Amino acid sequence: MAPPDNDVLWARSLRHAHNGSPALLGVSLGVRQGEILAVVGPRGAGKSTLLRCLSGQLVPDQGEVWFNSAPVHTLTEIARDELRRDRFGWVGSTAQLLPELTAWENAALPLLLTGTKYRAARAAAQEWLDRLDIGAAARKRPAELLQAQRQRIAVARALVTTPEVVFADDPGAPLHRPDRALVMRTLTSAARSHGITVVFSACDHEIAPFADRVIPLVDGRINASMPTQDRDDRDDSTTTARAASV
Ligand SMILES: Nc1ncnc2c1ncn2[C@@H]1O[C@H](COP(=O)(O)OP(=O)(O)OP(=O)(O)O)[C@@H](O)[C@H]1O
Repeated sequence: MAPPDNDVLWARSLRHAHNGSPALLGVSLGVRQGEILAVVGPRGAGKSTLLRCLSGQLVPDQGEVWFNSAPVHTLTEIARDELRRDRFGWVGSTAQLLPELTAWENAALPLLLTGTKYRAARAAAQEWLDRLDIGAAARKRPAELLQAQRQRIAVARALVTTPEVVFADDPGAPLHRPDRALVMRTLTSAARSHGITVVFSACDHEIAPFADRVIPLVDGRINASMPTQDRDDRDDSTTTARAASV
């Protein structure tokens, strides 16, 4: 079955277990072009597994993942690697920067690795670092930076190719509350201004204001007792029908 035309990303009945331990128990969802979607749930709810399935890092045991008209779940490993390299960006819960490189070199890495000329890669990285208010740190190495600064460099690295979708797996997890808000604000506003779709996960609902829609995930299922919320109807808690556990 092909995905609906207006969804850039679409998943149906995803099931996955790690070494026999179930992590996803039938998750279906759609993500619209340019939407910022939050998947929120407690530790172990299956958020990372879901984002890894959606981004093609992991092939689900059952179910389908579509990116536009591409059936991600049936692509070869090489095709999935290309998809992730060329069309997606990824931010993890830790920055995972290369310690020997400067901030701008880390941010430029996806461009440098795919043959962009040094000067152009440097200019693009500096632009994103500036947009994320971290431009002044461009020549510093990770060890000289605070954790929240390092995480914003990881965000710049995810955005530097201007991907179609950025996946951010609990990007504020190791940070204090104000830094978490700063990272989320810079990520979502930069993505919004460039029409980049974002799917991010988090453990707490405090991040809801940064998302257009919030999907609650518990024990590998979308929690039907907690309505998914659209930004427009969050005040009256109207349930949307765009996500369901099946
Ligand atoms: N590589 C793995 N090997 C074995 N079990 C795993 C693996 N990855 C995840 N799990 C298990 O699968 C379940 C879902 O994990 P997952 O990391 O997807 O949840 P999560 O909501 O992202 O949790 P957290 O917020 O702690 O990262 C958990 O029970 C977890 O222990």
